[in-house]
Amino acid sequence: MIPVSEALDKVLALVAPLPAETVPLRAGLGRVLAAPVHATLTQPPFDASAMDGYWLAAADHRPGARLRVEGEAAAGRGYAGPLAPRQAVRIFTGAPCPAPGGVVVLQEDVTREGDTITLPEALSSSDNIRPRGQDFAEGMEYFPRAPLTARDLGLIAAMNVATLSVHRRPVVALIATGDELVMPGEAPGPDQILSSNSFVLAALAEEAGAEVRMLPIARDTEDSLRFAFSLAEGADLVVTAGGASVGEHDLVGAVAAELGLERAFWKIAMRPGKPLMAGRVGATALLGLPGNPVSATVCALLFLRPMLAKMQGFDGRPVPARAVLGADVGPTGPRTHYMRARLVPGESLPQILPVESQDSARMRLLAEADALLIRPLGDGPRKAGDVVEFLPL
Ligand SMILES: Nc1nc2c(c(=O)[nH]1)N[C@H]1C(S)=C(S)[C@@H](COP(=O)(O)OP(=O)(O)OC[C@H]3O[C@@H](n4cnc5c(N)ncnc54)[C@H](O)[C@@H]3O)O[C@H]1N2
Ligand code: MOO
Repeated sequence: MIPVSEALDKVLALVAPLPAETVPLRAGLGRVLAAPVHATLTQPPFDASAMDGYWLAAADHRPGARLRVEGEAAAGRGYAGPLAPRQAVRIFTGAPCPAPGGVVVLQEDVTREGDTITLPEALSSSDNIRPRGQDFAEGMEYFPRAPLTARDLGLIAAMNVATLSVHRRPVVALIATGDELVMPGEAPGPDQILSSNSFVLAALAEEAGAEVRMLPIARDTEDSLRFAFSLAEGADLVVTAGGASVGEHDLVGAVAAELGLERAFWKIAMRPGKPLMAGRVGATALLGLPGNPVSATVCALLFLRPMLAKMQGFDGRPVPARAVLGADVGPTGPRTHYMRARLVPGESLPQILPVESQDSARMRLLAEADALLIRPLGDGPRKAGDVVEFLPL
């Protein structure tokens, strides 16, 4: 059994960032840039009014001044006519200012009679103008090392960049194994259960940017597993679930070995998830998850997600947060224990409470949890009030 941190280093060493492809901006959500984008214009491209009102030269900005309204500047249609002293321009939010060195006075602060406006006695100190280049200048580089968010896409659009160079999505072939498994919607026999792993793992991988090939359930025979592996051909990463342990029906390791598996490790000092296996078959990485649904899910969060992140060019290693224990907990054994837990708001840190049972088959408790409380291996008992680390779910 190797420690979790060493296992993480080893699974990350099995994968590398995937090559770049070009996608339209509209397809960029959640993708990861493979190269920086550069602004092709300055934003705003001109001094722009930030308010609806009247533009006037700074020299005319005097309490009670009376000015003649000479023309109009709207967003998308500036005022290009001549301007003399004591002349103002009706201006709207987003419109280019008619000349440098002016001020915009809010329409609600002036009195207008015909084409004449009178400024208030108390003038605002703000010029209500967004200067050219206030947000960014032409050539500005932007290169977030994380999946693009809606806000990123808004900024990149404002930079007038219409296509993106992003890392190709990892293709994940997902193989659930077990004679006992049927798919949701089928009628399970008396000895059968549903393949929940297929769904939680596919969803987790897709959330993390992968394209998932959900392969047919492999039965507990070498032939069935060989067939499933043959369907995984061409994937960047094969993820199996189940059949990883030591029973006679746990065949994943044997069949993968026959296909040329270079094993990086098997079994880690982690609870749940002890029988995790990882390696490489040719150019394809293999992650062999335990069958217990909670174990498979926790291993996917801790190992599959960071692997998919690295394949897309960013660091997705889980970052623990801190909380205060809401109840006493006992000592841990020889494995780091990721306890399903609930968070409740606390004073400075949230309070964390392990759920009633840590059985690795109880999906309901995992679904209802909102954190994994990290109990380091060999840790002694802890008291309510101790500060501990957790991974948010
Ligand atoms: N003698 C030992 N027995 C076990 C050990 C051990 O060290 N010595 N380890 C235990 C631990 S810890 C785990 S975790 C499990 C892992 O077993 P496998 O990876 O071989 O998984 P299976 O035996 O195939 O299944 C375990 C459990 O999970 C259910 N399962 C499997 N696949 C799915 C799926 N797709 N969806 C929902 N549920 C699934 C399966 O029916 C079993 O109940 O081994 C322990 N045993
Ligand atoms: O490691 Mo198993 O995952 O304890 O149930």
